[in-house]
Amino acid sequence: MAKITLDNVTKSWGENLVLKPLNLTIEDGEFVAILGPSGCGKSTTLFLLAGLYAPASGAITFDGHNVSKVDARDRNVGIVFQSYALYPNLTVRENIAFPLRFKPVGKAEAVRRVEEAAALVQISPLLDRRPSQLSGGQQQRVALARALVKEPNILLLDEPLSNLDATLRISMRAELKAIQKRLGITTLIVTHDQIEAITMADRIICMNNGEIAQIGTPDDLYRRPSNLFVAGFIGTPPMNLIAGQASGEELRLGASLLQLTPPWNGPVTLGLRPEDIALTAPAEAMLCGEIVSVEPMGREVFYTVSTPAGLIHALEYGEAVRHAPGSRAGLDWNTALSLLFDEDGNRIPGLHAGVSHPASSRAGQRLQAN
Ligand SMILES: Nc1ncnc2c1ncn2[C@@H]1O[C@H](COP(=O)(O)OP(=O)(O)OP(=O)(O)O)[C@@H](O)[C@H]1O
Repeated sequence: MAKITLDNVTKSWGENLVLKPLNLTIEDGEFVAILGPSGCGKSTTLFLLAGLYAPASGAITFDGHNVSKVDARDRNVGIVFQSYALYPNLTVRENIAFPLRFKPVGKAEAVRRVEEAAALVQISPLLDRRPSQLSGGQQQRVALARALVKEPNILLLDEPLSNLDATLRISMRAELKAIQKRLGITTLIVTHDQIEAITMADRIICMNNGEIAQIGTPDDLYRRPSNLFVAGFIGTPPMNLIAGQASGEELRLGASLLQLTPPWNGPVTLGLRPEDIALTAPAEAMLCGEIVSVEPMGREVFYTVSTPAGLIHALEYGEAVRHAPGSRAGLDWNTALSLLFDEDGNRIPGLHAGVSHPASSRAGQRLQAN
């Protein structure tokens, strides 16, 4: 098992700098997801760790040893590709055993390791089949067993679940996580599926445009996004992001005023998660609007409300549709759950906006609502 560091690692294709200097540390035994939109550099980062690409500059270390120039075969890294890349003419047993050809492993030891890896991913009865005789999920397990048979220090997974159907993906998520914890192997998974990242990983590296937008626990990224990119990228349905102007203790959103604590000045963006917004009676609320769409989604109802500050989405748990399209509703939230971002898009820690009390503050006056 290994601790990984990247120290100012970059990667270019010709003139195109696709990875800006990356700095990060992954602890021994951690399960880390690299999450981000298409083309942001996730696979490139993984392939640099695997040794399939060489960095343009910077250093990659495994347990303190600089491996930047070490050949992929000598890094003791197991990798599972999105395509599985199994050899069609070899049996499952031969596919799993394949990486051992390059290792000084005796025949009896090779047999033991193949059977152990197959048992771990629950494909022991399939060892004599060929890949074409397996389902997608079974092929994925073979690819995982093949990556594990080397007893690698690091496991790299490049969108390993993306070819599976939704039900199988959910069960494989849990299984992969359990295998990772059982082996205690330092693991990186590349995914553009945030549910996958949030459910499996100890920490998430959220990338954007060749840079790290934020590294943190799933809860950090969800509740304390560092910037507008992460705030907008994490969460389905996405966070409401509403442009406003802060002036002392007041936050002006369109034609409405909210109370800001502590005071702040300048352009800001208010971030509110749809599930943190409660729909209330208009008279009691600071922000009001007209409900323009109501979408029952099974366990919750998704409302879109047209307000003076723009369209705002609210998610109410429970099956009951409590508001009709065309009706007016107030929007309320727990002030502590509101987030504010400065004009550079960075979150301002400790700054919140919410409903104030008309009796105690001028900012509490509802300027425009009904
Ligand atoms: N062989 C290559 N030659 C030139 N450019 C490349 C090459 N491989 C990747 N790139 C570019 O590097 C950038 C990062 O690509 P990368 O595959 O790492 O993105 P990604 O985040 O994994 O995307 P996806 O989710 O679509 O797989 C992209 O702009 C891509 O076009």
